[in-house]
Amino acid sequence: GVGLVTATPEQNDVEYLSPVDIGGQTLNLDFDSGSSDLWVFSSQLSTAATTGHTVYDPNKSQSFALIQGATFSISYGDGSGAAGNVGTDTVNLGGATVTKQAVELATAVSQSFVEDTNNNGLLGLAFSKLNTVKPAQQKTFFDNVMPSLAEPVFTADLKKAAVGSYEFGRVDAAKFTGAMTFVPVNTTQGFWQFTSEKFAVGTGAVQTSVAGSQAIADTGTTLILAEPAVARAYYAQVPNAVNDAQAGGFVFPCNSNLPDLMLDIGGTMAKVSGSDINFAQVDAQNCFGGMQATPANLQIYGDIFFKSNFVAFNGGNSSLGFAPH
Ligand SMILES: NCc1ccc(-c2ccco2)nc1
Repeated sequence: GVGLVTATPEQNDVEYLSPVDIGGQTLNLDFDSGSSDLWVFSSQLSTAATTGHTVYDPNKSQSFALIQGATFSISYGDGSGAAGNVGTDTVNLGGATVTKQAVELATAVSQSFVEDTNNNGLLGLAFSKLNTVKPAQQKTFFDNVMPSLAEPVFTADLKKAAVGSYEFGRVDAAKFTGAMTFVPVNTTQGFWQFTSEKFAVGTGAVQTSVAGSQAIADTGTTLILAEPAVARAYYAQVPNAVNDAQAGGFVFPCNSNLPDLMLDIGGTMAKVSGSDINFAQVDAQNCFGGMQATPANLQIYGDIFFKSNFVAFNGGNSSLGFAPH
């Protein structure tokens, strides 16, 4: 259908990359529902920064137009970031097209982006109020394309070590099982944010971590970053799990039989498969948990959550739908 693109995982499902056509040039971008800038590796970057990357060259696009004096500068929770100037061009993903989409051209990127040669930029899908372009803030691709879509939605169908998809304009019932639950989203901070205060470990009792605790649905974050109470209670049920400062969080024997994790999304429990919480090997015996404690007071439900849950982002009524897949 119109607006359907693949989402291909990198090694260890660290991030997912999707092909986007910008002024006739195709770049693989990381669709990020936790931010609101569409920025790309550009021909203005140093050779050192672009080696191994596909770059967007505005001079090779007939439909590019510079926005005089506009700049962007963004930094992410993992300490990475990018900055540069801004223009508009035709952006087409899987047939869903915006003719004058703000495209932010990096003139500087952090080392972690330089080293991630599969990643040629980010396509932000949070709310436009988080966009960093100055002096005039710009709209996200989703905000711009929404009026032309059959339904004002996009969906994320991310899989463990397999190619999934993002789709704009419809919720494909063939992509999930059972009923889809929709919950209202609090857009105040510009995220796809909802209340998530309850959890359960395996078939254990549902308990409250922190009354009123909030979470965001973030396809641009690899792991689930949950309340410390959730992480402590979960790993207490995993023999020989330890919180290892050197590894950067909870680790456990790779052959552990991990319990499922239940998290509430606006009051309805969603399941995260225990097998998805075995994220990556860190040494001969131990593996790193796909759910870790967040240092902040906002939980981040990243790709590990999406591997068990098909998610629909409804920009028409600011709601989030989720269902097992
Ligand atoms: N949560 C936004 C985000 C996404 C990707 C990245 C990243 C860093 C290096 C490669 O990718 N950083 C932050």
